[in-house]
Amino acid sequence: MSTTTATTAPAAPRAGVTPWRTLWQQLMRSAASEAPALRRALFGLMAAALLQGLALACLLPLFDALLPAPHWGRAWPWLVVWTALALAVQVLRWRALGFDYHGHMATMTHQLRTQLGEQLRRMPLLKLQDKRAGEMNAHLLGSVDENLNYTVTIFNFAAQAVLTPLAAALVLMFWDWRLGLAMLLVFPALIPMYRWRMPAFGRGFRILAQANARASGDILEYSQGLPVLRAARSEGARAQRLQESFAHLENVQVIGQQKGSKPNVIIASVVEVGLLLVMAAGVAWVVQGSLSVAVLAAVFVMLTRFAEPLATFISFMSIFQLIETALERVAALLAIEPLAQAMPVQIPTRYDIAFDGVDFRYAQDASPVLQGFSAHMPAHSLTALVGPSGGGKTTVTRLLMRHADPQAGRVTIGGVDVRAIAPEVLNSLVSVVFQDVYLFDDTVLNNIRMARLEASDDEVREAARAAQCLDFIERLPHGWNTRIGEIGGRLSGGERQRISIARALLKNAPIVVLDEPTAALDTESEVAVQRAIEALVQNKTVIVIAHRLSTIAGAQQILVIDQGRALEHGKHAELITHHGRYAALWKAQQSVKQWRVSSTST
Ligand SMILES: Nc1ncnc2c1ncn2[C@@H]1O[C@H](COP(=O)(O)OP(=O)(O)OP(=O)(O)O)[C@@H](O)[C@H]1O
Repeated sequence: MSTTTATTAPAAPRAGVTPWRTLWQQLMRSAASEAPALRRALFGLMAAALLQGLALACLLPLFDALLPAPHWGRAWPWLVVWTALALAVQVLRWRALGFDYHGHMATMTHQLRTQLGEQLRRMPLLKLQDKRAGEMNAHLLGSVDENLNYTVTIFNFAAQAVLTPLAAALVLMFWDWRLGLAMLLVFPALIPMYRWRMPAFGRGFRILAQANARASGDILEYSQGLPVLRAARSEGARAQRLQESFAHLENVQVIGQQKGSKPNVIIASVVEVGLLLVMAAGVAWVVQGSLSVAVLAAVFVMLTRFAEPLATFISFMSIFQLIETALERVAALLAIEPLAQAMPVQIPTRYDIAFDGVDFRYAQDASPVLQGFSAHMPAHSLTALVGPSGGGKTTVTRLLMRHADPQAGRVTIGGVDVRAIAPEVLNSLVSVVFQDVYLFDDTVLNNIRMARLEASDDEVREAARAAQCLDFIERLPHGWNTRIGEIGGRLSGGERQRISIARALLKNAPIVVLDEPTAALDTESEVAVQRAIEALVQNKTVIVIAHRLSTIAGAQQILVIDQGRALEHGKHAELITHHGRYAALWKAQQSVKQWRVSSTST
């Protein structure tokens, strides 16, 4: 089987600016059931920021009442209004930030993780196989936990940096339109400047996110593949690749920081200079006599008060971008549609399989893998798929299991198009035994039981016995309750294979796909696995992918697949006398002495 090792090239970073509306929608979609609470929290923070601006604007009448001669009667009502507004600000902010400390954020990220996990279950397997495990991990945990968690905090900074001065400046317009207008020009200038820098920021962050995901994938692949690398004595070379991946990450970070901090300093300086100009103009107008000292003093205090949130916001602007990138990645993952369910939903009652004029290509612009492929695999019989590597054998089984849909033609089980079979029913109809067996870090018992969760212990044991697993399971330190993680790589290839067959036996699906399960085993293991397979395939519709023709010489039907077409089909003896492709393959294998004398009838 050609396992899918292709790592998709990272999507080209998008240069455009994501509109606020889209971001808001993405955020609300990510928040799912917490969306109303999040909306309330964010609106609460906006209202708090605006009220804070109004509270600061109270300084204008207050200073007016105190300067040049203090007038208590005019001052105290504004003191009261200021206090009331300040209290309202605190209440609103506490309530809004409660989104975090009341656990809504934790619920939101938990739900999002669950939703993404569910999406992994629903998305076409082919799309999932295109992503490396480490990259997926970086997407899931990185995007959700490391980035989205700070949404409310960062939003709070942003609201205080932009909305508070905006509200104060609007009030100031009534006192002195020149100063008010100048302030209105300086603070909201932050937004266009930020949006202007966004494409570069965004590019940097997307490249950084991709570099992180790539490094994450490389680390996982390196650690998991270490035994193979050591055996091939190429761990050094691979480590070199890992180093290159780290170096790339460092490079991207350095460039990102340069590209990110420089504009940050520029934006901060522009705003600071703008504020100084406002102050200078105010002083000039006071000297000229067109502005009162009281208004200027109030504006001075206000500007000083605005400076801190502004600085905080500018230094956190990059986190804002991280959140945007995370939202985009989550949205992209959630946007992958599951394969459409054809109606009406049907359940097959027979288990013969037919491929009818199937055309398939993995991507729109890729060359076709199957072209007009037609074949019939009778029920309760064994069909072997043989042919040169890359001919399309694995693809045929993938289409049967509906990892993807063909572009033309149809695949049927018992005459029912697989597109009309509900996914969980289709899963229950087909068992697969791969060459590489995946065992989970759970007990041996549970690793077998996962094929049918409701199976009793006795049923699991019976499946294990039929799959020739009893001898080695009973030798394990805690027998059936030994955790796979505990024994690490102590199970041999044949033993792992037999666990996988025990799973398939327990599942007892009417169709069994065997993808070269014995190809990598030594003769002794192969005999045991072969016996287990014999128990598994009784009365089933079986498809075997085989390279060593001697292992399938006894098949009821042999299908030769080359360049996406079924070239020949028949029994071994018929195909040999036919002197076609199969006969040539057989001869070639014999001549290089790669055949096994003891051909077993699977
Ligand atoms: N996920 C994938 N994305 C793109 N192309 C793929 C993918 N999987 C397989 N292919 C391509 O499709 C063609 C058929 O592959 P397939 O794995 O079906 O052949 P095969 O006959 O099973 O080969 P082998 O005997 O080596 O396992 C090959 O050219 C392969 O490169």
